[in-house]
Amino acid sequence: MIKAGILGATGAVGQRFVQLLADHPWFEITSLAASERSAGKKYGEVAKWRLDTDLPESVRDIAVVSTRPEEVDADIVFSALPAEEALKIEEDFARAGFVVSSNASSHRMDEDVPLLIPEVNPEHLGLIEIQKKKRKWDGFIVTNPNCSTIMMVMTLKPLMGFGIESVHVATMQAVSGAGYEGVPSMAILDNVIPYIGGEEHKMETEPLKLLGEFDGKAVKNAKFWVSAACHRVPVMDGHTMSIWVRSKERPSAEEVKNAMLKFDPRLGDLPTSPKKALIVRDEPDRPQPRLDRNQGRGMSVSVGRIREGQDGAIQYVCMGHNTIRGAAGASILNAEVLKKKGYL
Ligand SMILES: NC(=O)C1=CN([C@@H]2O[C@H](COP(=O)(O)OP(=O)(O)OC[C@H]3O[C@@H](n4cnc5c(N)ncnc54)[C@H](OP(=O)(O)O)[C@@H]3O)[C@@H](O)[C@H]2O)C=CC1
Ligand SMILES: N[C@@H](CC(=O)OP(=O)(O)O)C(=O)O
Repeated sequence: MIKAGILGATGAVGQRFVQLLADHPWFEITSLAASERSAGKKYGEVAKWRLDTDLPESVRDIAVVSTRPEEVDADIVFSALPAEEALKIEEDFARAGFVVSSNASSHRMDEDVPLLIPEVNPEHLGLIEIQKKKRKWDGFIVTNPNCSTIMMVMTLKPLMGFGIESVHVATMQAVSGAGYEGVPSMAILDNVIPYIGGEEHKMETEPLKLLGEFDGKAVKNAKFWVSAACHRVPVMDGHTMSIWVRSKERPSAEEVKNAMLKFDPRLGDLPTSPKKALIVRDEPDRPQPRLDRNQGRGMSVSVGRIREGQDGAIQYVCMGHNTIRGAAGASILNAEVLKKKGYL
C-alpha cells in the first residue's frame, strides 16, 4: 500500500478525500493534516463530518497533525487546502520530497506544473521532470482543474478534431462547491446568484492549457477562446452547464453525438476511473444533478440535449459531481495515473 496524507483533511473536500481513500485498494491513509486549530486533536473530534456515509472508523482516532512536512508520514499528499495556504505549503511538501496531488488552484497555471485530467491530457505529465529539474525538488506537484472546467473540458476533448473556434458556457453550480459555510441558506434558497468569484476567469483560461499541446518542453495553449458566465443555484451537489461550441468544420448534432459516444480514453482498469467517462443521454430533460450526479460513482460526466443552434454552433448540456469528479475524485484519479506510469 502507498502511504497517503491529506492536507486540509477536516474541510469539505478533505472529507471527500477521507471517504474515497478509506477503502482504496492502493492507498492507505497514514496522516491527516489541518490548521493549528485542529492539530493534536482526534480527527473524529475536529472534523464536522457532513457526508452521507458514516465517518470511517479507521480514521476516527487518528491524531490530526499540522501541515508541516516533518509531521506528515506519507509517500503522497492530497491537498484540499484553501488556495492562499496551498501556495506555500504545497511547495514545502514537494521540496521535502513528497508527491503532491492538489485540488487547489494555486499552482494550476504554473508553466511547469501539470494541470491534469487523465482522460484528456496524460502526456502533460512530461512536465514533472522539467519541474523537478527547474525547482531542484525531489518531489513534485500535479494539479486537477477547477470543478466546472473539468466537466466542460471532458466534453470538449472529443470535439477537438472539428477545429474548435469558440466556446460559450453558462453554469449552474451547486452550493457544495463553496464549502459548508460558503453560501448562507438565506442567500441561496428561492434564488440564483449570478456571480462566483474567480470562476469565470478559471473557466476561460484552464481549458486552453488542458487542451494545449506538450512539445516535450512546454505546453502550447490551444487556440480558441472561451466565454463563461457562472451562477450559483440551490442544488446540493452537481454542476450543470449549457455549452455552445463553434467549430471550423460545422459538424451536425449527430456527428458530435457520435464523437462523444466513441470517446474512449483507454485509461485501463484504474480503481477510480469510471467505465464510461462520458455518458450521452437521449431523453429531452436530462442530464439532471439529482438523477445523474452519481453515475460512475460520481466520476462520469453526463451529456444531453445535443443540438444544432441557430448560428451554426453546437449546443448541449453537461453535468458532473463537483466534489467527486470535480475535486477529490479527480485528484485521486490523477494519483492512480501517477502510480500506473511509475511516478509514484
Ligand atoms: N468545495 C468544493 O466543492 C471544491 C473546493 N475546491 C478547492 O479545495 C480547497 C478546499 O476547499 P474546501 O474543502 O471547500 O475548504 P474548507 O474551508 O472546508 O476546508 C479547508 C481545510 O484547510 C484547512 N486549513 C485552513 N487554513 C489552514 C492553514 N492556514 N494551514 C493549514 N490548514 C488550513 C482547514 O483546517 P481546519 O479545519 O483546522 O480549519 C480545513 O481542513 C480550496 O482550495 C477550494 O477552492 C475545489 C473544488 C471544489
Ligand atoms: N469555485 C468552485 C469551487 C472551487 O473551489 O473551485 P477551485 O478549485 O477552482 O478553487 C465552485 O464553486 O463551485
